[in-house]
Amino acid sequence: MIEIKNLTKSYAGVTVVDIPHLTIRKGESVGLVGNNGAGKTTLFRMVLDLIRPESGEVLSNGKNVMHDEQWKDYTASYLDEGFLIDYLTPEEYFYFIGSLHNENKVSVDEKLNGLTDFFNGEILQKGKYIRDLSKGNQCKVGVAACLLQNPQILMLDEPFANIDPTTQIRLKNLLKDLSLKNSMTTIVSSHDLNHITDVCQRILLMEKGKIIQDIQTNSNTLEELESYFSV
Ligand SMILES: Nc1ncnc2c1ncn2[C@@H]1O[C@H](COP(=O)(O)OP(=O)(O)OP(=O)(O)O)[C@@H](O)[C@H]1O
Repeated sequence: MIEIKNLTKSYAGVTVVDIPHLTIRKGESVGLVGNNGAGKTTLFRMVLDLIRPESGEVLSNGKNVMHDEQWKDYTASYLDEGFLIDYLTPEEYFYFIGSLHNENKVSVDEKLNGLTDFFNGEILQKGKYIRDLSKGNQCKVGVAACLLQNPQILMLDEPFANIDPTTQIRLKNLLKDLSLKNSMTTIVSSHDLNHITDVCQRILLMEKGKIIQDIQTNSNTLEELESYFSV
């Protein structure tokens, strides 16, 4: 579904992403782990054509994301608050996102009903603008907006970072469900090794821009990652 070939990105002469080849198949749930500055967000940004690589390409369903727009119809992502529209309320934002995907208010409301637990009573009908929500609640809005789009590919950058433990568990269950029932391809980065190994079938370990391990998650993966990061 996603294929990366000879992808490199540098800043001030320093290579921050260098991936000779990577394939992510349809329905895979992939976790991206690595210390600060490993290149996870930069990789996300190149897959989403938000920044351009020095060399190489990202193919989504065989088409280069730089030259073809089709991937935007089936890819949803939330990397940071920059993806939101600050002066809207969450409801206004959800209806706007819905309208971009030909979903009317009734259909958006139905989908939002399914996210009641995830919102934990903090998002809807609060009369607050997105800019006034806490970082964690902004993250919930961003993730929910992704889910409204019924994407085939979902990309989330550190979604567990600012949300409370209850919501972390609910998000994990949501992601597992989507991967199982909808065969959604998910790519999620996280510093939380417990969560990422719980949710993802495959873990890519990044260090200094390179994928140094590509692991099919098994009962030893958490321990292996903990031992890698504990040195
Ligand atoms: N616009 C930029 N200008 C200069 N350097 C940048 C820029 N964007 C990223 N970098 C550098 O690229 C490297 C990779 O950064 P990136 O944000 O991709 O890492 P990350 O793995 O997502 O880190 P974190 O876990 O801290 O979020 C870092 O050294 C960072 O400083």
